[in-house]
Amino acid sequence: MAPASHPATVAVSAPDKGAALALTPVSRETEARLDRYVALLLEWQAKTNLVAPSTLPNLWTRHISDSLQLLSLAPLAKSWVDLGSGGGFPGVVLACALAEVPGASIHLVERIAKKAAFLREAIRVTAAPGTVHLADIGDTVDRISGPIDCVTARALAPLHQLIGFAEPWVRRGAKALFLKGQDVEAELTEATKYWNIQPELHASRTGGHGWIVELGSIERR
Ligand SMILES: C[S@@+](CC[C@H](N)C(=O)[O-])C[C@H]1O[C@@H](n2cnc3c(N)ncnc32)[C@H](O)[C@@H]1O
Repeated sequence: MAPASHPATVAVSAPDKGAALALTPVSRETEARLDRYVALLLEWQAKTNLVAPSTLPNLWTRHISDSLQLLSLAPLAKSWVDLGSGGGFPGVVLACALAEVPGASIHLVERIAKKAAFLREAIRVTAAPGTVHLADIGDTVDRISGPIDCVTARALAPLHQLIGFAEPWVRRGAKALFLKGQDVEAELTEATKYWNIQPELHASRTGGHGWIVELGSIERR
C-alpha cells in the first residue's frame, strides 16, 4: 500500500473534472478513456515526473481541457502529430477523443525513453489510436510520411523553434496548433524574424493567460 503522501494517492477533484467537462464536453466513451488515462498518469507520477505536482489538483482543467480544446480548431482533422508529448498533453488526450472518429489517429513523438514507455502504456490502456515514436523530432520527419492534417505541441520550445519543427508537415498541407502562454506576442515577434507566417491567435478556453497559435502556412524568410 502506498504511503499517504505518495503522489499516486492524489485524488481527482470532482469539481475540477466537472468544470473541465463543461468547458470541453466529450462523449461517455471518451470520458471513460480519459479516466483510465488519468488513473495511469497518477500511478506513474509517483516514479516519473510527468506533470508539475502543483498542477495535479487541477489536472482536468489545466491539462485535459487545455488539450481537448484543440479539437474544435481542427474539427475535420483525422491524422495528427504531437511533438514532445511528455506525459501525454495534448497527444494522449487527443488520441482518447479521436477513438470516436473512424480512421483517425495521432503520432506521439518523445525522445525520453521513460516517457515514451508511459505514452505506450497510456495508448494501450485507453485503446486509443496512437503510435509512439521514441525519437528526436528531426528524425521523425521522414518516418511519419503519410498525409498529416494537424501538428500540435505544448510546452516544448519557443515559437520560432516550434515553427522549424512543424515546417516539413505544414509544407505538405498540415495545420499547426501550438499551445502557448502569456509571452506569445514576444515569441511571435521573435519568430517573424525567421519565418513568413500569418498566425491566427485564439484565447485559451481554459482561462489564465494561455493562447493557441494557429498556422496554415510557414515559409522561411
Ligand atoms: C516540458 S515537456 C512538455 C510535455 C507535454 N507536451 C506537456 O505539455 O505536458 C517537453 C517534452 O518534449 C520532449 N522533447 C524536447 N525536445 C524534443 C525533441 N527534439 N524530440 C523529441 N522530444 C523532445 C521532452 O523530452 C519533454 O518530454
